[in-house]
Amino acid sequence: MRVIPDDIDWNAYASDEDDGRADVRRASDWADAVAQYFHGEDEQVVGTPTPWGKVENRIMFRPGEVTLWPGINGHGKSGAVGFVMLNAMVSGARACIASHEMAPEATMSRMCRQAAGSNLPTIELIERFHRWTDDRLWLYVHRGAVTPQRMIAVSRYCRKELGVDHMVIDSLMKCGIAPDDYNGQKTFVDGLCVLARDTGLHIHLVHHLRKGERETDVPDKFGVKGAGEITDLVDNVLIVFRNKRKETQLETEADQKKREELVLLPDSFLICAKQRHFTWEGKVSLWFDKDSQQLLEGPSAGRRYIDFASGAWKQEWNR
Ligand SMILES: Nc1ncnc2c1ncn2[C@@H]1O[C@H](COP(=O)(O)OP(=O)(O)OP(=O)(O)O)[C@@H](O)[C@H]1O
Repeated sequence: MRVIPDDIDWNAYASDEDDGRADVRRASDWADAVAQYFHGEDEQVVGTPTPWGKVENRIMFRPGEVTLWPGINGHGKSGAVGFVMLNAMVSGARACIASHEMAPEATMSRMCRQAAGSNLPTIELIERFHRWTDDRLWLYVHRGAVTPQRMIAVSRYCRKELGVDHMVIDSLMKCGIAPDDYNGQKTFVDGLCVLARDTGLHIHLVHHLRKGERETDVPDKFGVKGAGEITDLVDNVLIVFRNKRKETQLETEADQKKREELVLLPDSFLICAKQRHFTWEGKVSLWFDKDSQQLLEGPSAGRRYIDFASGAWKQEWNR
């Protein structure tokens, strides 16, 4: 893992110095892309997959897009995005995480647990994990208030200078825009979409979701806080929803048979509420493994760990 130095001349990256001439091109330049659009089914598969095989290519993190990750406080947004980033690195991508809500050591500790598949990685494993993340993962650690312009500049720098494929901004409300400044939110998200589209970077934007009347009410994209345009502008919306009803029922249920049934219910759902360039929308059921902080694709899927020698996930029982 590398930390991005904060003494870079960010003004140089705040706006694109290009005068726009390069953006005016002959319409025929798109002939190949149009042929792909009509005849190239495989083209849909482009992008980084999720960590869950059962999702197949129904959700992919395609270059040039922005994914919004809304969720109620404490529902596991940061943990889910961190796990998705680990998997992206396993798939050969580079990532940068700008977390304004968590200390860098907390971010890395959770990712280390997820990578090790255990609640207490050994010192040796911690070292190997951090070495493995070199040239794969960067953290943007900024002390004090960050501005929307700075976040755009950092994202552009990451793409241009470090070849980063996935930029995580955690979260929108920590980017120096007031909760009621809808115009500011719209301008910022629009800026992120333009940057992603122009550079091929995929931006993951973590955001908050209004709690319904009850925390157990399944949310939808209309609960996204702030400007309505945020959802309109981004390409994908993936809501992270924790099954609090299951947790409460497990706390009070004494009947052993019923408890066994309850355990089989999902702990979390990833609700795909929008995909601009792919038709699938729906709910992915996930099971939370507390020790490893991994979200698993089935109640008996078993944890995995990253084998740093091969850089691939391995199933725990092979260990
Ligand atoms: N089913 C579950 N899914 C995800 N996290 C869970 C689950 N059950 C318990 N947790 C715990 O919930 C905590 C919150 O996780 P996380 O920080 O990812 O949430 P968040 O939505 O990003 O929170 P915040 O809104 O406060 O930033 C973690 O400590 C995690 O271990």
